[in-house]
Amino acid sequence: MRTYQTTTGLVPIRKHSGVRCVFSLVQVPQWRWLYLLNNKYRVHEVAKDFGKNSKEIADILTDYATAPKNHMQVLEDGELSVIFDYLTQHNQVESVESIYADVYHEPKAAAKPAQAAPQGGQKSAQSAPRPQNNQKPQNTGSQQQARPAQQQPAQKSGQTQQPAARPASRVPEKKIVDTRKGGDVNLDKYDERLEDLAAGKTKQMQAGKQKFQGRNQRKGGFQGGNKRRQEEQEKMRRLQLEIAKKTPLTVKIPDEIGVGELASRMKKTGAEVVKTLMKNGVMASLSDVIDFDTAAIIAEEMGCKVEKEVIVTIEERLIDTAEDKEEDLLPRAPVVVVMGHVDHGKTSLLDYIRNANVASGEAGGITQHIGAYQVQVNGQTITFLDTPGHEAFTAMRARGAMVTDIAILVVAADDGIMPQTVESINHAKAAKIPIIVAINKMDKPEANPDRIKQQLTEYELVPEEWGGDTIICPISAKTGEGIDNLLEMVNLTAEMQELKANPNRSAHGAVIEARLDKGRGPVATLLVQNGTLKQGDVIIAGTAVGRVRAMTNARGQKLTEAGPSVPVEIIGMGEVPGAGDDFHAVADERMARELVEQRKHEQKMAASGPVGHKVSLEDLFSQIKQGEMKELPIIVKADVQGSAEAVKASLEKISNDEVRVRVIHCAVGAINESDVMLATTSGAIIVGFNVRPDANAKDTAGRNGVDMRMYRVIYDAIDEIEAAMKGMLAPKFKEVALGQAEVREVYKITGAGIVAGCYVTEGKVERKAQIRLVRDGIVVHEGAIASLKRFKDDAKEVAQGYECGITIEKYQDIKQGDIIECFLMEQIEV
Ligand SMILES: Nc1nc2c(ncn2[C@@H]2O[C@H](COP(=O)(O)OP(=O)(O)OP(=O)(O)O)[C@@H](O)[C@H]2O)c(=O)[nH]1
Repeated sequence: MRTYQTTTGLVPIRKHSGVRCVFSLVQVPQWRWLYLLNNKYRVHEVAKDFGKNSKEIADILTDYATAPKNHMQVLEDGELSVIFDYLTQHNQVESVESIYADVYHEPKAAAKPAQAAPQGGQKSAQSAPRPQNNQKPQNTGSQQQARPAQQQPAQKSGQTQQPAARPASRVPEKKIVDTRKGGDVNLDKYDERLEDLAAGKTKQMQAGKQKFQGRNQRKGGFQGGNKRRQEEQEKMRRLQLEIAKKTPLTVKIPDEIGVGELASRMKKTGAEVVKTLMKNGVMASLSDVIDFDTAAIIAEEMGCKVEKEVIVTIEERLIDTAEDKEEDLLPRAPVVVVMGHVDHGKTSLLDYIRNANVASGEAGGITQHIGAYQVQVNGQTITFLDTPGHEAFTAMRARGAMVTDIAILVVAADDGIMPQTVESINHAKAAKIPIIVAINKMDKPEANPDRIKQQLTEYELVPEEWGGDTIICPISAKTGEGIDNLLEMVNLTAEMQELKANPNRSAHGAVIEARLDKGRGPVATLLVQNGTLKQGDVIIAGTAVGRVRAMTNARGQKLTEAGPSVPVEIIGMGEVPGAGDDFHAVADERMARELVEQRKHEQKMAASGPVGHKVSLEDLFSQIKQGEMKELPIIVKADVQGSAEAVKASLEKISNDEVRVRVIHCAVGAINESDVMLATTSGAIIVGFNVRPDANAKDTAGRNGVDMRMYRVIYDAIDEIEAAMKGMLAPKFKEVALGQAEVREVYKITGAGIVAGCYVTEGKVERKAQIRLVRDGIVVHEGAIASLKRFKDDAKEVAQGYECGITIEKYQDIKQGDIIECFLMEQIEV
């Protein structure tokens, strides 16, 4: 970089059209400076600025460049440089310092008039410095002589040193700007430009500074603050500890809690809790589970405040079980089931009602079986379950679904009360639903309704005309006679029941039927019991979840909504739900899937775990004591009607003040699955007198934990149940089944008597075991084996899949097809 020494010393170098021009800004007025910037510096202006006349400048140019045409000619950069160089060379100064002193003194003196006459003082401002400027090139020596006297005070005060350093720093730039002597240019604008140039860097610097300061401050602040904060925290901690010591700890206790868990919740050691438990007479170890009441006593004794922990399950969060307000309830159609003995006309009745009540023009009257349908009778709707029989009804009940409001008991007028009629009566009674009796086949000449009415009284169904409250309707499912009256009676009974539901809530109901359709996937018939099911609803049914993609009724009509008591067939479930499963429309599909997973897990656990029992003679007494049992339901099955009645009467007599024995079903024959189902839904015990359960009944009873007791002597049955009710039951022996064999041939051998040629169908037969001879589900003999042979050799035991010869001690009446059950009586440790 080149520097020029001017009359005013070294001045900043400005790049000007590629030529580095150096001149004194002090001597060149501001507006000239701008001229320069704008490239319009004329000869006469230069002359004026340097105190020369135009001729002198023109001469310089003529000598060193090209002769100017006139004084108005605009000078080029090169020409200006020549002029400046020339003038600089011919106006040399001896001491730069003296010039600095002059320069930095002058503005102060000059600034005052400039400030005093900010606007109109342009001329005076310009004229003020001019004499000085004019003097400089002309008489440098005299100026130099005169100056020291002026500059001395400034030098003494040391100010002279300052300007010398200034050119190297950025500060003079600002200073230069400040020394302008006014002018008619827009100075503010110019200031702005200069400041913009500097602003970026200045800002950076300032920001850096601030950051640095900030950091320092923070650092300092942190150090001081940290210590203080730590102290405060420590104080707070101590304070909290003291408060915690004084205020009792609140422990949340659920219905049941492990001793160890309780200890940790109370922030005590396990030993302390066990000790307190012992003091209160409870011997429990850390791994034992105690109930809420015990835990609460212990917790309070150990100085804790107890709160009951309410665990909200997914089910509770997902499923709205809120009770409906009375004002939200609207009447709903009754749901009717048709029951009765085989061939008494249940299906014929259902078909007749369905076909007779199809409104004209409705899809050609073609109905499809979806498990339930609705009919209109005198403007009232009735919903019929399309699967007749008490089996399906009880199976649904066993799964927890109680969907029916009324039972129609069909009894054929030409046949009378039959075993399944009795079962139906008892199943309906157990479900506590009103029974309407339909005496069918009245068109038949041999129809005898009075005989049936008579028989019904034996089952506590006394006809209205005889002073009872049972509605009896003679009908013919063939001719349709009396069916209108029957339906009217259904409506009447429904009216009495005041059946109501709230259609304005999410749907809840039961799965009536479900199957897998090849084309449509899982198809389910749902009966809405409360709320309204809408197309698109997310539903959860048992372990199945899905969205209702489409809904149709029994007439194949598409529906978008189904209110209370409306049966609909839906598609859209992820898997096939079980008949009898509850279904709920829910808002959160993700949570519904979570619940399904949980239910599946629970099912698995239940399947692998021990079978939970409903009611058994063993725990009968404890249940009575806990007040859980006010009534002991019993199902009696016997070999003959006489025995059944006798057992029933004897058992009902043993009721005491605390518990009443009620025989809910009493019939003849082997114990079947239907009996076990009824026992399951009613929490009943099955008493078999000289009868045995069939294979299905055994399985179902095992699965559902139904207690079945078999007796051969009535008094044994009475004694045992009486003892159980008094808590005196102490069974010393328990029957352990070994296996059973089927009698395939019977041989009469001289000397040995009757030999049963058997095939072992289950388990094994042991020589020392006891046996029970069962014929058509009835026990015909109980005793011991006299001999057991494999071919001609005696055998200790014969396993399943082998043949053997069995003789029974002191018993000869063995018949082909009999079953020999083999068992041992094991003593129970009391
Ligand atoms: N004469 C006459 N016959 C009838 C009447 N009702 C039903 N039947 C006949 O009785 C037989 C049995 O009728 P269903 O309707 O199948 O009886 P169900 O009770 O449904 O029989 P299951 O389905 O086997 O339990 C059929 O042959 C019917 O035609 C009736 O009112 N009069």
